[in-house]
Amino acid sequence: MNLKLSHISSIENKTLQITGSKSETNRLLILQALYPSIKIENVSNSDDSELMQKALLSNELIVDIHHAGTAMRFLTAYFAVKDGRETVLTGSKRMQERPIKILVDALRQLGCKISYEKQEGYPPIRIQGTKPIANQVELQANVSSQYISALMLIAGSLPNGLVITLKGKVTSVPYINMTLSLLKDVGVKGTFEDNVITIQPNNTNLNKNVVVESDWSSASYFYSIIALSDNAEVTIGSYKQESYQGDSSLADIYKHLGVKTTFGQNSITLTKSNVATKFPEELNLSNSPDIAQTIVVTCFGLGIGCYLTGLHTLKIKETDRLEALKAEIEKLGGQVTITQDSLRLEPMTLLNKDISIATYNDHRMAMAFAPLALRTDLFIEDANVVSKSYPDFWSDLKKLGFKVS
Ligand SMILES: O=C(O)C1=C[C@@H](OP(=O)(O)O)[C@@H](O)[C@H](O)C1
Ligand SMILES: C=C(OP(=O)(O)O)C(=O)O
Repeated sequence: MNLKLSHISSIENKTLQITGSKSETNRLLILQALYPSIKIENVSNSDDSELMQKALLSNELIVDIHHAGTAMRFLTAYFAVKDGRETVLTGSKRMQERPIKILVDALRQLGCKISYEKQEGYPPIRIQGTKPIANQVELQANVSSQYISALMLIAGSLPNGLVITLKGKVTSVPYINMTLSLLKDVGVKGTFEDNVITIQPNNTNLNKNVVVESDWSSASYFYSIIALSDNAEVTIGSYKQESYQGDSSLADIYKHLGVKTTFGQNSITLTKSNVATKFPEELNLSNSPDIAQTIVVTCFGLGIGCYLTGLHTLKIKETDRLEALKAEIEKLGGQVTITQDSLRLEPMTLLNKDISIATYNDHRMAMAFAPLALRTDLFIEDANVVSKSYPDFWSDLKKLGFKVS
């Protein structure tokens, strides 16, 4: 489905409800499978969370998690310790290019039995569920935090818990802290100090009710819309100031792009403010990689330059997001330079009209470019990709007065 996008009316006093965080949901679904009395509210309606639920209920040999990175990584650890179950875990063509060796090697250190079906180091993998024999593991922490969260999530259910030693510079740290916080919320104790994570065993039936906060990465597109509007206000639920999600740094980052965030009881109100302060000369996003695309496109729409660093994980996400950003912004008339872990956007005020944005099977390419419709009419190719994290995205844009056809 290709969409034509334009904007027709002003955005004043609008309200939206965004679905639960897919990161929090996918962690809690694993924990609920291990401790069945856990109850979850405000579950994400993303494809990635639906695929996770389906996979956890499946008795089939082959489990296909399509594009869902967290499902791939978390289920690898989950099935590896499910004694007696054999699983072939696979995913989309792109998932088969996203590395999993660091996690497989770590699980092998614990005595887990995993082999590769096609290419060494990549899905699909064949897992013979077993009882792990060790309770200590070491792994490289600079490629994806999801490998670490995967180990943490199963750790409490192991007879002796788990000590995880992280090597190298740790990336996407807030996601590790999110896992630790959710473990604590359901009753599994743990610490993360000096690159060592210790998770205590807990084999009692944990009976907790956890409410998922709405998804901050999804909220990023509304930050961009407000920044690119002349005068606008939108209230979005359900959010809190003390978030587990690193992407809540949006509230600070977008102050520099003219967006004021007001925290309500259970919501955020985003208002256009005309007191934008100077955008930082360098912004390191290694703690919140998923909002990089949104920020680059907002800066481009505002005609300001930016230099984003800490982007090394973007190359192994749904697509190579650095190459994809460069290609699409250059079609619109911008100028972008990328390295392995950074992106520089030159300031530029003119936007080419009626450009068709390719989305590369990446939900965030579609959603990050959509706000530019406030500046110029544009087309979004394969617009259904948004369902990976935010199936209601296009209907929510319509509520804000966008014309989506
Ligand atoms: O643990 C998680 O829920 C996630 C961790 C991040 O991945 P990396 O740790 O691979 O950067 C993030 O990009 C992804 O969307 C979700
Ligand atoms: C990178 C993402 O997801 P995952 O790694 O879970 O596929 C994302 O949602 O931006």
